[in-house]
Amino acid sequence: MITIQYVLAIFVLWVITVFLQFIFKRPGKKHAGYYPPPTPPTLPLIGHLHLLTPVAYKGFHALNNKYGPLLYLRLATYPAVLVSSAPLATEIFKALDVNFTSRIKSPFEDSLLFGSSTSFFNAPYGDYWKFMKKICTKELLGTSQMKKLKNVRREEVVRFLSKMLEIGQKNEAANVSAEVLTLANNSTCRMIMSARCSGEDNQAEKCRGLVSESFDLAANLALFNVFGPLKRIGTWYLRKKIADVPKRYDELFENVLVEHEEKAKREGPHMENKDLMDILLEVYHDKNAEIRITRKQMKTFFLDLFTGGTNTTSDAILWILAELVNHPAAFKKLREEIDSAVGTERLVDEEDIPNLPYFQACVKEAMRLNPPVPLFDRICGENCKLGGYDIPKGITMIMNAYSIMRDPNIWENPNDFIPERFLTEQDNAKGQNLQVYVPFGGGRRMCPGTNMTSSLINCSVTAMVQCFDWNVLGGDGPDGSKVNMDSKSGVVKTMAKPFMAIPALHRNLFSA
Ligand code: HEM
Repeated sequence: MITIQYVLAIFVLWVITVFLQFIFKRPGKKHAGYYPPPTPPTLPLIGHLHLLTPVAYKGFHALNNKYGPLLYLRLATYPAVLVSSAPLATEIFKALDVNFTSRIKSPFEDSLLFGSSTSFFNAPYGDYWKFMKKICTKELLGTSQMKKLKNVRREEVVRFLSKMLEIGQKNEAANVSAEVLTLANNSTCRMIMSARCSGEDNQAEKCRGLVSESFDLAANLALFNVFGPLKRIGTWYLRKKIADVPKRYDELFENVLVEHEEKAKREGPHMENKDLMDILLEVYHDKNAEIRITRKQMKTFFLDLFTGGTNTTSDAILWILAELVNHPAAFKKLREEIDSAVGTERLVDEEDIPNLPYFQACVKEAMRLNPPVPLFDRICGENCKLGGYDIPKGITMIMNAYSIMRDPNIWENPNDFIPERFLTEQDNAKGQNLQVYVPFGGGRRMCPGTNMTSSLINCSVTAMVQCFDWNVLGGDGPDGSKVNMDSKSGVVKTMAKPFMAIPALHRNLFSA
């Protein structure tokens, strides 16, 4: 008993000491004429934490509306710069990109599977990142590889449509959110490693569960990180998960890698229907590769692809469909465009997309209003000036894509769904040569998954519009027929409530 009290007393003393050190720490000397960005009023210890809201990007958006587009914030012990306007985003992605090429360090220690030395997402700007980015854009996620995987996507979309038909015929409500997530998960798993949520082993479902656990673990560790000294307590508190999740992930992926290696041996160098894992394994075994990647790096890279690609794509599809359902005139116009360009006998093919400008405009507009990743981060690599203010080396920069794409100086009626704005050439931003459309980020660290996402969005959303009317249940509006557009709390833009609807068959273009 005495020992416990003693340990507790030592612990409390330690916490107090660290906080006192923090309060009385003198800020580093800045040179004369140092001109930092404006900052909202702070509170002792917590800094600006009290200004954050559960839906993080909305809280930041409100701060920017009140105090300006470039702000210095202190989130407890964590200093950051918040960027929220299109001209500032343009300055960063064009003139200053070289200064903002790395992200914040992974909250996982290097010794863990997801540590910052093995992750591609968090990799510092250097040889490994450059090598993998080249492989991503040229081979793994490039247009030609995505074209080869077209049938995989089509099969998964048809599976989704058939399920909707079955539910609709019973006049039951489909949980569209859950079904779209399964569609995105199955398609991603099949494209990456030829696995789907079926069969005895159900690797895709295991993978989805592990990815989501890893994501939660990373988010919890990141939260403890903000409180500086509390990071160690967080690591201790989460120690079981920290040991367990990476181990299970490692085992699952080792099995899948071994299966792929055995298949490569059996089928030889002319193997057909390669998935992304087959391609990366060739790089891994290539003795002459520019960089020899490790097995650990390869596994973490797949985790990056799953975390980066599954929920984001399913959120994007859901927000696009929701905007269309909530704007029946746009839905009707889109269906008419498809009928006239493609006919009424077959599903839209991915090759038809260039002939569907209104569809492309609807997708862009829905993603502008509902970016699935509204916030992303970079680290400032060198002291520099942004918007005329001094930005110190090492500070975290948070970009709010949600605010940037609702900048009222760029977009007329920024909060309204108006796909037509993307059909006109009088886009004021184009005249100013501004980078204003950033759902996938920008500059060197821009998302490499745009081809993969767009190809699934294209074949799924067009099919949903061609084949069904979506009768929303329990939604907003006097008769509950509008999809509720609220977002869950957190840092990503996910629907707060599941999108429930009875799918009423309009035209069956998918079953014989
Ligand atoms: C709607 C779908 C998606 C959205 C909205 C999205 C959004 C983003 C954003 C905002 C970033 C940060 C960019 C920056 O810092 O400038 C990012 C990075 C990344 N995304 Fe995506 N993404 C999507 C789909 C995907 C897919 C399908 C994959 C791969 C399968 C993927 C893999 C990645 C990776 C690996 C990075 C890190 C890139 C780097 O640091 O160089 N994403 N994504």
